[in-house]
Amino acid sequence: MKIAVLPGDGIGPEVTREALRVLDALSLPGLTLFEGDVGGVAYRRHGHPLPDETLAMARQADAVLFGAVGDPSCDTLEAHLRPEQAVLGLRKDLDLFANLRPAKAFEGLEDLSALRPEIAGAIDLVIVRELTGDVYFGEKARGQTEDGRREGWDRMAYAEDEVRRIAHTAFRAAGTRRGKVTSVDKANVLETSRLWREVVEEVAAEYPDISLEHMYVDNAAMQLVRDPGAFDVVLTGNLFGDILSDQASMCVGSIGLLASASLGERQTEYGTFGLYEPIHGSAPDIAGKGIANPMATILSAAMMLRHSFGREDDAARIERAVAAALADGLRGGDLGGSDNCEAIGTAVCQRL
Ligand SMILES: NC(=O)c1ccc[n+]([C@@H]2O[C@H](COP(=O)([O-])OP(=O)(O)OC[C@H]3O[C@@H](n4cnc5c(N)ncnc54)[C@H](O)[C@@H]3O)[C@@H](O)[C@H]2O)c1
Ligand SMILES: CC(C)[C@H](C(=O)O)[C@@H](O)C(=O)O
Ligand SMILES: [Mg+2]
Repeated sequence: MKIAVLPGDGIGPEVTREALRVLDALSLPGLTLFEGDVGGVAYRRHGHPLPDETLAMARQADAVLFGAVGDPSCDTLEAHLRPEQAVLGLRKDLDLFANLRPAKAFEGLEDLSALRPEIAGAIDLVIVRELTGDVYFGEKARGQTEDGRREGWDRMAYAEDEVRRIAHTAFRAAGTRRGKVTSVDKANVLETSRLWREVVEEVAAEYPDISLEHMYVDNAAMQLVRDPGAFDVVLTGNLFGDILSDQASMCVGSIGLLASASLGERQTEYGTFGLYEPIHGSAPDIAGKGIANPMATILSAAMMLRHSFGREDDAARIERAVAAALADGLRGGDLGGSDNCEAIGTAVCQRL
């Protein structure tokens, strides 16, 4: 079982280190780790945010554990050299079109949600976000209007097969959960969304036991804070899924808690190849202080064991240990506490 570990920038290396300590504490047989550079750190060392050797390492691995990329000192670089290109490039190159972002209430944490406790306590949803299309990967450019004003554009598009495969992911996920898919789009304005809706309807016909509702993204943003417990599987495109998942994290309690799995169709001898990362970024404002919450990355490692290595029991062990640490009052700065990154990692290891 080969894992490519790509810690990246800012708090990426800090949170990844704790996830690796947790994996180490499980003493899994046959685990081999390779470490590679991505992001701003890779740009400085190799002149590119996603060096060829890192990409080759990811391709040869059975799973990728990713920290975060992003560095304010790189914000003025040409677009293709920005650290963020590393994660976008990996997702595209490895065809990881299905991004699962579960958001579930933790017992004892309801008071720390941005929502009222009785509303927050009911959260149990998963955002199924399309990850390799949409406005993220459409043609983009800068230019000038005829009368000399600067202009920038990004083409938003989905082809039917891209919508179909992510819709299947969502309906299959709903089949293992509460049987409800909410497809989120902006079909009242966008042609891309009108095609999205059409194709989702076609796929839905193959899943008669799953209920489907469509919701405009602005309404979904509102419903997500009004009554998040009403959502089961949220199926949406790349851009809307990015935004709604950060929002969902604060409904649970903090962005430092939400994990993600990015999956494609490739099977290895152990499971589905995937990339696992917290939904948060490199958090430059707290980087280097050792105070980041590593739970999102630890929970991403649990998702890796589940999806890429078929080790459901070990995945559940990690998830229970994180929940137990929170129930016992462990709190990073993101949750108003003062437990540091390493202390949280240790607390999780002790509860495995
Ligand atoms: N997948 C990724 O690698 C990824 C994801 C999001 C943002 N980014 C990049 O990260 C950089 C910073 O972006 P941003 O500030 O908009 O988002 P961010 O998620 O990095 O941080 C947002 C806020 O949340 C806090 N935060 C985030 N994770 C935390 C954690 N684990 N523990 C405690 N607090 C945490 C940060 O301190 C900050 O105040 C940018 O360069 C952005 O492009 C990368
Ligand atoms: C860093 C950025 C490209 C990325 C995204 O927008 O997908 C991030 O925000 C995320 O949520 O993983
Ligand atoms: Mg994001």
